[in-house]
Amino acid sequence: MLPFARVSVIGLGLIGSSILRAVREAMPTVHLTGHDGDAAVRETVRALDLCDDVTDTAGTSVTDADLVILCVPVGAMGEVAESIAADLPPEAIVSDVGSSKAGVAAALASALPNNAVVPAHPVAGTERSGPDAGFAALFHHRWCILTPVPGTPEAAVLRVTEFWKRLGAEVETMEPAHHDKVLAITSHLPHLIAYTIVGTASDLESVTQSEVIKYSAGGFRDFTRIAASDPTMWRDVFLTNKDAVLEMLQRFSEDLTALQRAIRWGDGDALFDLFTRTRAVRRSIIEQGQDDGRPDFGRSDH
Ligand SMILES: NC(=O)c1ccc[n+]([C@@H]2O[C@H](COP(=O)([O-])OP(=O)(O)OC[C@H]3O[C@@H](n4cnc5c(N)ncnc54)[C@H](O)[C@@H]3O)[C@@H](O)[C@H]2O)c1
Ligand SMILES: O=C(O)C(=O)C[C@]1(C(=O)O)C=C[C@@H](O)C=C1
Repeated sequence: MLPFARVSVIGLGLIGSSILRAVREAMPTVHLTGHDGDAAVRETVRALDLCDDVTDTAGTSVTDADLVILCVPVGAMGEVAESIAADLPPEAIVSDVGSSKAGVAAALASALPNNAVVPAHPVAGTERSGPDAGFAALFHHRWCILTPVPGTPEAAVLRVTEFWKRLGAEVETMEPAHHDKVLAITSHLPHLIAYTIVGTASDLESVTQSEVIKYSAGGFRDFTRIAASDPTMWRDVFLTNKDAVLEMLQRFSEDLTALQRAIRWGDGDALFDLFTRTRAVRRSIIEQGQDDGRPDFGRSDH
């Protein structure tokens, strides 16, 4: 039996439109409704025929839903939850896809005290945004982390688990604060580093008369892919996961200082040992089948 019959998606960009496409493919009888705050996005989703109904307000999108998924930037989750509260059927389960979880889980629970709330984070994405960027296979063999809060009915967690499994994801459950610590090091800090490197290089560009772009090597090009990620989304992630990101940044700065010292004093053994350890990390990711096989920037058609 299908976990849900009528699904409403609010926020129809990369992730929201990928969910619509994936549901159409995996559960074609599910009735899909969508809403986006941007009229141009609503028009695109209508033209692409990604769902049965695209509504002009968030409230009208949820009136018949048994699952509502909020796919807006994390800073907008609370206000969107408040805007649907009056129209939401009491039996509807509300979920989201936000990249940080503690603040979002608290905001959803407080805005929607009469509904089961099952916050979620599909750990899958790209640097692109908008409904044209979505694709149905985005979640295949990727983790989706659920962060239920105390009081979330187990039956609701099981139904949302089944929903994501049908979209091809592997599902794990975690405390929201623990999720935020783990993702601070595996996702948020790497983005911060990429934004910094590309920002520094672009400041240098005026000094080197465009040589940074002209001679950009593979390593730098890989960073530019990450640094092209959506500014609104990432502003909100850093503002909502402030404590965990600052803690990981402190650790990172200390390790960077140690590396700086090793270079200054010609400590080749320290450099060799670290690079050997990090190569082993990459190899174990590939052995566990977690490498998504994304072609690197230089060889792909980006
Ligand atoms: N991009 C990724 O790699 C990725 C991966 C996993 C999770 N996420 C999370 O998914 C969510 C959406 O990210 P995305 O990459 O799809 O972004 P996106 O920019 O492609 O889409 C977001 C959409 O939300 C709409 N929106 C913004 N505020 C709104 C509001 N108040 N009411 C209605 N619509 C509104 C925008 O118009 C836009 O179409 C974010 O919370 C992000 O943290 C992103
Ligand atoms: O592959 C990418 O482009 C991503 O940045 C995806 C990525 C990640 O860090 O892995 C980014 C944010 C999400 O919340 C989940 C996935």
